[in-house]
Order: sequence, then structure tokens, then C-alpha cells
Amino acid sequence: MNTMNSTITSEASQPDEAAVPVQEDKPAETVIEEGKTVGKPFSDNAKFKLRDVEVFYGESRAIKKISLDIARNEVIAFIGPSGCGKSTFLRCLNRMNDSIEICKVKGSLQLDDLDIYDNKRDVVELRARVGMVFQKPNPFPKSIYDNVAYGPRIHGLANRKSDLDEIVENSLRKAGLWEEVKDRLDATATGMSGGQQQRLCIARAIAVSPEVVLMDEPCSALDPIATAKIEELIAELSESYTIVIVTHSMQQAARVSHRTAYFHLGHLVEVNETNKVFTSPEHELTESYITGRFG
Ligand SMILES: Nc1ncnc2c1ncn2[C@@H]1O[C@H](COP(=O)(O)OP(=O)(O)OP(=O)(O)O)[C@@H](O)[C@H]1O
Repeated sequence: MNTMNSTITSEASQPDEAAVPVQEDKPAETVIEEGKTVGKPFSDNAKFKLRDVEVFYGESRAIKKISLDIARNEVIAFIGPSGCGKSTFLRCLNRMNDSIEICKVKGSLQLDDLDIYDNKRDVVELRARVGMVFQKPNPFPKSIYDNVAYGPRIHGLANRKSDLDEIVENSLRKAGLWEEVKDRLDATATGMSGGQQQRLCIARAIAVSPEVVLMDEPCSALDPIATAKIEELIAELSESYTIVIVTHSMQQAARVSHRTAYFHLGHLVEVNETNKVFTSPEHELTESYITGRFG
């Protein structure tokens, strides 16, 4: 476990190091010990080993000494109130935060034995291993085929057209989209429904054979039927990939994930088997959140 540098009393948007009173509808004496996460944050089969991770936006510390393992082929859900740092932490896993100039990441972040933040790291290669699907479907304004073929082309994964065709077909099949689009691969992707576009983005992400797929609220722009399709897909994909999903829906976390991580004010408060988090959480802040007392 990590060193515990300070003790911070819960609640929102206060200066980092201050101990501040909680709001009335929150547990009165709840404290979060920095760097201390209850439950089972570590694994014997880690794909990611993340230790004492801190993320700063300028002077403001958005992630506070988080340590966590993410296991191979697990689906882990990140949940917590708005602004608690779920997306910020997720984006560290493939250095998506690099594009934000004021953002600085500290600590040790390893993918297998590779230091993700090594200065010499090829970020394009890293993102091929750790793909990402965003909140809003963001297909390129190109054909369905070219969206999926884009990554394999830039990474030189296919020498012949027939190889590329095969990658495109397999990726669309894995994303549960092949039957719907096989007769219109040349049609523009932006003409598809929102749910189809999101499955296309998943096909695009898996076309470069990533080991990990990060999903940042992938269903928040979708209707319940499209959401159900993506959730089925997550279950199928978890046989081949490690999946990290940020979600505001506790029902979704309960349906799709093996472990759930509860974030609060930049701390990782609790990580446990999903069933345990939702039936008998160990930390009172987790309990307050899942019972709807705040969030
Ligand atoms: N680009 C940025 N510049 C400055 N501060 C940022 C930036 N992105 C996020 N933050 C801040 O970092 C903290 C964590 O934000 P983040 O988006 O990671 O939280 P979240 O839990 O994913 O929230 P939500 O559920 O609302 O998407 C917040 O205080 C937020 O205001």
C-alpha cells in the first residue's frame, strides 16, 4: 500500500489540502486518507500497474496519489460523482492528456513492463495498444470501410487489399455491425445511426488489434436499444481485451464490469468486485453514492 501523506475530509471543490466540513446530506465524519483505497485495488495478473498517480491541471490537483492494478481481460468500471477525476485518470492510460498543455502526470504508470510516460515512448504505438472510444461517436467523414481501414493503413498492418478487407470484415463482425453494413461499405459513416456510429468507432478501435480498449461514457449519447447492443458487445470483447469503462450509470457498471472503482474528489476510495460494491460496499462514501445520497 502507499504512504498516506495526509487526511482529507470529504466534500466538493475545496482547496486540495484543506480539511473541510462535509455537506449535511453526506456522511458527517467521512475522511479519505490520501493514497488509501479500500477493497481490492491490486491484482496478480496486472495489465496496468499504476502507482501514486497524480494529475495536475496547472496548480490544481485532479488526481491524488491513486494506485491501482487493472487485470488482463477484465472489465473495470470507473464510477463517481461528476468532476471526481474518472475521465482524467482514464486518459492517463494512453496519454490522451498529452494534448492538454497544462496537464501534468506524476507517478508510475506501467502497461505490462513498459513505462507509459517514458519520454522516448512512441505515443502512436501506445495508442494502437490502448485504443479509445469516446462519449460521442466520432467517425471520420469517410466511408464505413475507410473508417475501419484507417488504423491498419497507418500502422502498415496489411500488405494486400485482401488482407485489409479481412481486417475490416473481422473488426466489423466483432463490433456486431457486419450484417448491417456489409452491402454498403462505401457509404459515408456519418449517415449511420448514433448506435451504429458508436459500434463503428469500436470496430475502428479494434482494427489495430489493441490489447486494451478505454471507453469514456460510450453509451451516454445512445438510446436504450443501442446501449444494450454496446453492453452485449463489451461482454463479448472482454474475452479478448482488457476494457476500462467510465460510466455515470451504476446499472451499466453492474451489468458489464467485473470490478468497479469508486472515485471521489480525485481519490480512489474503493475498488472491489462489482457485485460487492453494489451490495455491500466497504466505504461509507461508496455506500452513500450507490444509494443515491449524492452524485
Ligand atoms: N482540460 C482541463 N483543464 C482544467 N481542468 C480540467 C480539465 N479537464 C478536467 N478538469 C478538472 O479536473 C477535475 C476532474 O475532471 P474529470 O473530467 O476527469 O472528472 P469526471 O469524473 O470524468 O467528470 P464527469 O463525470 O463530469 O465527466 C474536475 O475538477 C475538472 O474540472
